Formats: sequence, structure tokens, C-alpha cells
Amino acid sequence: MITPPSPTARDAARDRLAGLAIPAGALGRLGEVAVWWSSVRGETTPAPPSHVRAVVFAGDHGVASHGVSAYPAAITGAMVRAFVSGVAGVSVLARQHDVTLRVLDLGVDGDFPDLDPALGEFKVRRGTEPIHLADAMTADETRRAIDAGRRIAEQEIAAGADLLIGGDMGIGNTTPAVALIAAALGLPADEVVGRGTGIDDAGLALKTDVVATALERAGDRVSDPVELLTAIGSPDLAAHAAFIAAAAEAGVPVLLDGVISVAAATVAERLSPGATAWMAAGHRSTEKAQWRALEALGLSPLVDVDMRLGEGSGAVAAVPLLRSAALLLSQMALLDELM
Ligand SMILES: O=C(O)c1ccc[n+]([C@@H]2O[C@H](COP(=O)([O-])O)[C@@H](O)[C@H]2O)c1
Ligand SMILES: Cc1cc2nc[nH]c2cc1C
Repeated sequence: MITPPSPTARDAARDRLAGLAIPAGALGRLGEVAVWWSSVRGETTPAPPSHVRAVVFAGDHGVASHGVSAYPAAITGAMVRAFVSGVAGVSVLARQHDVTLRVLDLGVDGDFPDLDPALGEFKVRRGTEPIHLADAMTADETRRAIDAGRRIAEQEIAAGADLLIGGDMGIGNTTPAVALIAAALGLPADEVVGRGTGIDDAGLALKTDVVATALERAGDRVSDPVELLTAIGSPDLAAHAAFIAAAAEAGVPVLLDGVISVAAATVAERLSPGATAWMAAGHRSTEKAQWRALEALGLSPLVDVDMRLGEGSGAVAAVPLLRSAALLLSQMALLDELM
């Protein structure tokens, strides 16, 4: 069940924004996100987010060995190690912007016996089935992944998060992500498929076929979000979607990242209708499915710099803008006070 963010705080913040010593609308999307931040914090002029926590959901995808990615699946595990060592792209941004980063292995096709066992605490399976040929996972695995995502959100909230970010790592994961978006928006494969890590035209045609076949294979099951995750999702995507839904249910705001995070958000909205009110869009990815889904959710991204890294990086890059927006709304003079 979703309780909407405070309409009183939202209206008061909107009034204050309209009265600031700026030409009307001059803060652009910073003004919009400041009003959203007030509504989700339930105060007219809340402090900027100071306990931002990001979780990277890692997993492998059976389609990765079917020509849909520019990189081999072995990169997933190598990057998990990079997150643990603090040297991945999002690790750098998280340090810079004082964001706590946690990586979890939900479905990597490999193990990490030399790393902290907490990394695999929520592991559901090793990789998924290729979604154009078979269900990604079993119904029981989907339930376990959803339960994991909810528990992860609870843990992050208990640790004091005032803003949550879901990141992703998984070679091949843009294929199920865009398939989930196609299912949610009722779009055909060719209107959602993008180049992911950088596939060429032949790869793009193949990936479009894979997504179209996966959607066809899923059939009517696309109308149920849980069955949809079983058919064409993955443990990492299911946990990510449940993480967002649980955050919204608990009244904790979420800043969205690229195409995988936004795909998870479309499923979260279906798991918990109204969840979108607790979300803001961190950035605009180069993946067209991401913009289409953001548009369908009614969200406008803060940062637009052609990023397509995933990992939660675009959302973390937007954190300073959200902080600026909150400070502008609370610290600027009103025009009336100056006259
Ligand atoms: O966030 C995005 O919009 C995004 C767009 C393209 C690629 N990625 C990242 O690249 C990987 C998936 O790309 P691919 O081509 O292997 O499906 C995965 O690890 C994602 O984090 C992420
Ligand atoms: C190197 C590399 C790093 C990534 N981080 C997220 N997705 C990625 C994909 C690749 C290939």
C-alpha cells in the first residue's frame, strides 16, 4: 500500500518556489525536483538528502551468450570485484558525493569465495535462462528475489537512508530490461531495443529478435508483474523492482538511474500502484526505452550527459543537483522581501 507524499508540503513548496527572487520558472527542473523533495520529506523546506544509500543488484543473464551484448559475461563478476574494491565508476561518484554504496550478488554466474559472504546473502541462482527460449527463472525463485529486494530496502531504511538508489551490474541485462519496459508500455520490440554496451547494427537486429521472441513467448503472462519477472526478468531485476516498491511503501524516496533501474521502476509501479510518486529521475540514458518509460511514468531526468554506464552512476551523479535544489528552495530570498 502506498501513501502519497504530502500534498500540503508540496503545495507550500510550490508557493514558495513561485515567490522566490527569480523570474518565474527560472530554476527549471531544479524547481520541480525541489517541490518533489519537499513533498516526500513532508516539509516545506527540508534539509537536502544527507544519508543517501545505493545498492547495486548484480546478476548474469542467459541471453548474454546469444549475441546481444558487446562484452562477455565474465565482465559481470570482474566488475563485482571492482565495486567491492571501490574502483568502479559508481564507486568514484559515490565517494565524491558521500553516498553509501553496497553491492549484492543476486544472480551472478560464479561465486566469490574470497570475498565477504554478505555479498551473496540474497543470491537466488547462477545466471538466468535465455529469455527468448525459456522462462528466466522459476516462480519460486521470483518470490525469493522479490522477498530479498524488500528485505534489502528495509535494511537500508533501518540504516537511516533518506534517499535510496538502485544500481545494476550484469552483462546482457539491457535485453530483459527493455523487454520489461515493452511489456509495461505495450510497445513492440523495435521501439525499445537499444545498443546497450555498444552493439553494432547486426547485434541490434539480433537483440530485437530476442526481445520480440521473449515477449511472444511470455504471451498473456505480461499482464501480471510477478509472472512477467519469472518469464523475462531475472533475480537482480526482481529484487531491484521490489526494493523500489518497498521504499515507496515505507515513504522513502528513490532516485532512478538508467534503463535497468527505470525498467525495475515500471515493475515497481505495477507491484505497488502509486509508487512512482516517491521516485525522481536522476538522468537520461542513451537507451530509448529509458526515456519512453520515464515519460510514461511522468518523470523528467535531472542530468542529460549521454551516460549509459548503469551501476546507479547516473543517479549518484544527480545527487548534488538534488541537494542544490533543496538548498535553493530553503535559503533563497522571496522577491517580496527584496521590494
Ligand atoms: O544504465 C543504462 O542505461 C545502461 C545502458 C547500457 C548499458 N548499461 C550497462 O551495461 C551492461 C548491460 O549492457 P548489455 O549491452 O550487456 O546489455 C550492464 O552492466 C549495465 O549496467 C547500462
Ligand atoms: C566494463 C564494463 C563496466 C560496466 N559497468 C556497468 N556495466 C558495465 C559493462 C562493462 C562492459
